[in-house]
Amino acid sequence: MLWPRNALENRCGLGSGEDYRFLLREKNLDGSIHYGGSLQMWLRVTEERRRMVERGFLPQPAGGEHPADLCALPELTERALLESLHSRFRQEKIYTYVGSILIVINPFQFLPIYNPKYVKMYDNHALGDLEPHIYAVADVAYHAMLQRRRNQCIVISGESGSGKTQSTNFLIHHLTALSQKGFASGVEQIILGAGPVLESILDFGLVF
Ligand SMILES: Nc1ncnc2c1ncn2[C@@H]1O[C@H](COP(=O)(O)OP(=O)(O)OP(=O)(O)O)[C@@H](O)[C@H]1O
Repeated sequence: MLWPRNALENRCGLGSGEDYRFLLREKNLDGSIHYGGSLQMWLRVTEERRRMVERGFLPQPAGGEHPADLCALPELTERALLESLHSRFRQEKIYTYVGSILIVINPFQFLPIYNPKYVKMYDNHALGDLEPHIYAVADVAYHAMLQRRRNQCIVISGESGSGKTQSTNFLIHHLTALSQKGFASGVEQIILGAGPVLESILDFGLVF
């Protein structure tokens, strides 16, 4: 049995999850086709998934693209999640949503995505309208606070060196930019200045 030439040539261009398969079929006397047990199951699942995508219950799998929200992955396995995060990271997309949760992968390098253009771009948009960004999270919290007149809380968690302090600074930067709308009042510097003091108090508290 040989792979068709064009299948071999196009193979490396395929996205993750896509591949060519051989289907071994057996024709019954009445002309119907018989598939083997596990193959039959695979075909049923594939067909079911295709119908779900057609009806809009499952997202359209984009060829080789990794969704901005991991909930949109057609297959939720650890491997698929990590592959998605890895591919996005390779495209310098350090932010990815899982619903309303934002995953950040520390790039350990400067990325030009925190300038005033981005502050303006993320102003007053629902989460998921634009590429995932820490500004989007700050923006949603800020507008929810204004609309619902309730305090909002953003939890930042990660291991040491993962970028919690940096993310907090970006959040504060966006929140102060939104609240001042261009009027520099020094509030951002005051809050940022309090950060190291709060962190050392926390460290002190943890030691004792
Ligand atoms: N979004 C980012 N862009 C570029 N560099 C980043 C980003 N986030 C973190 N870094 C880099 O990673 C370093 C460590 O990040 P940070 O100090 O925020 O980690 P941390 O989680 O607060 O660590 P710790 O818990 O030990 O205080 C930063 O000094 C910075 O160089």
